[in-house]
Amino acid sequence: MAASLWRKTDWREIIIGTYDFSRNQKLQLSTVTLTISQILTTNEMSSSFESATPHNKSVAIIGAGLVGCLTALSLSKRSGYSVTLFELRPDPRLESTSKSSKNLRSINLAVSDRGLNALRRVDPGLESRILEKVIPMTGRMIHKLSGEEESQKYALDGKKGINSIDRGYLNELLLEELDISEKKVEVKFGYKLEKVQEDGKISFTNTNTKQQEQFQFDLVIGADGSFSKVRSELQKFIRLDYSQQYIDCAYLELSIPALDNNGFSLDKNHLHIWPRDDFMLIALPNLDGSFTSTFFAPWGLFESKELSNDEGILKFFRYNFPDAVELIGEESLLYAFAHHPRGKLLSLKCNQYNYKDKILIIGDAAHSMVPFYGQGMNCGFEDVFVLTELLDKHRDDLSLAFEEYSQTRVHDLSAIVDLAISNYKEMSHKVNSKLFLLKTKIDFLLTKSLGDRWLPLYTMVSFRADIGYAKAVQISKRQDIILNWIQAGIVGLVGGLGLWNVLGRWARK
Ligand SMILES: NC(=O)C1=CN([C@@H]2O[C@H](COP(=O)(O)OP(=O)(O)OC[C@H]3O[C@@H](n4cnc5c(N)ncnc54)[C@H](OP(=O)(O)O)[C@@H]3O)[C@@H](O)[C@H]2O)C=CC1
Ligand SMILES: Nc1ccccc1C(=O)C[C@H](N)C(=O)O
Repeated sequence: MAASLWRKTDWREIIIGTYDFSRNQKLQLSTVTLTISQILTTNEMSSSFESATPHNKSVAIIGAGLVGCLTALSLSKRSGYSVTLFELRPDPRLESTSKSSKNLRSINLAVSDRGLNALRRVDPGLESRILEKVIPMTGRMIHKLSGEEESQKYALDGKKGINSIDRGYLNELLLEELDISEKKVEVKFGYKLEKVQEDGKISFTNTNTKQQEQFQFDLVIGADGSFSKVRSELQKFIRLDYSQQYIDCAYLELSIPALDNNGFSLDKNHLHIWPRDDFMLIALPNLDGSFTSTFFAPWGLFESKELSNDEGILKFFRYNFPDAVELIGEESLLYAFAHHPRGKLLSLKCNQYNYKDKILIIGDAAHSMVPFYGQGMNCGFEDVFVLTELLDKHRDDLSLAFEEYSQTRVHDLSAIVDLAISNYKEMSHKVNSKLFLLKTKIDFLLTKSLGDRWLPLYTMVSFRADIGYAKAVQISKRQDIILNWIQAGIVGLVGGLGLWNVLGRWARK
């Protein structure tokens, strides 16, 4: 145990206590409230205390997307790190940043427990500020071809939900947080990473001046998305295996406008799905009353003759999604087909994420997943959570923390990347099936009677941040064996009773 002194977030208070290294815990003995003159002296003390800590690191984070911003917030709140965030694009909050350099391929995000848990870990206030800007969705609303609607709840209580938010909007909120955070993070927009060297020297093209610029950092964190430059540089230093797969599905962003006075034209507390087996349409609510809608279909359908002209597109949509076409509007549907890009969907796994204590990849740079489980961002935020826990555990020994991160995180990341692919079949096809609904009902019934000893896979993934993705898959595989037996039993019983009935009627004839 070592005697130490540390400062609380409230800058007038100083806490005197000890640090129990074996339990990695601060033990508080007393709190002293300071006068102004004392503050001046302790400020000096505090800075010399910080600089005396062994970890005084300069960190470059590449990519100011969702994960890069949260990593920057998290590290800047630890003592001993000075953080600079580099981003290729211009500042999305500026008027001059045109819509075209923002994103026309944005599928709404669904923030769930893992994401919220990570936000809370960085700052409980941050979690509540973001929760004010989301719309909870408590289930899927299935829109059948007949026009019928069916609500399928995500949780047993019918209340627990995932939270819809626009990606660009959330990104801007996080950038704002960086601006107002106590220990300011320098954010450099318009910097395209070109090269990372083993010793932390990094080179950029400044996209405004077109000049090359070089910087030196102790640590480089790549949060630069699916096509990460940091990842390709990392491959020069370690034997990083990675595999990637483009799935045969493209997407197109559409929109359902708000009614007058920001009213919603569909139930706002559902994730709406028009499942049509090989293709589907979805819609997620926004605060202003609109819905961001996305059409997913195989590339072959997008490129088919059927969808090659306005007449074909209208015919296809009027047949498959008659109610949705009315809400989207035919004109804006045709505009989207003519002007919005088709998004590719990439699934990517790596087998390790760091080079010593020098380079780390995180978020989509380390694991890109297709969007169907709504876990891409949640998982990226969870990366930040896991990293923070390991930095605490190893008292900011970066080598130890990164090594453990690489060794342990890989299992969970591989599990969620696979789960995300399998959820496409569930959303586009299975939700229509009576057998699937029966299985979901049995799943919920078992939870009701067994409590925490039986948890549906969706619950574990979306609502239980304390259960790792790999563990959730492992548990659900075992539960599935039992579920399949019960389901087969029920189907057999219903079939048997039906047959009994038929035979009875035949005998009475
Ligand atoms: N809803 C959607 O459509 C999308 C959602 N997401 C969500 O966001 C989550 C988190 O993503 P995250 O890991 O933050 O990745 P992101 O792709 O969101 O962010 C990475 C950022 O790094 C920038 N970048 C790329 N290359 C360079 C470079 N050489 N130099 C400097 N900057 C660079 C990217 O710019 P640029 O974008 O120009 O490459 C982007 O702004 C995902 O898991 C997913 O859930 C991510 C992408 C799309
Ligand atoms: N945000 C998304 C974006 C695109 C596709 C799906 C989602 C989901 O969130 C799906 C949700 N988890 C579901 O299983 O119903």
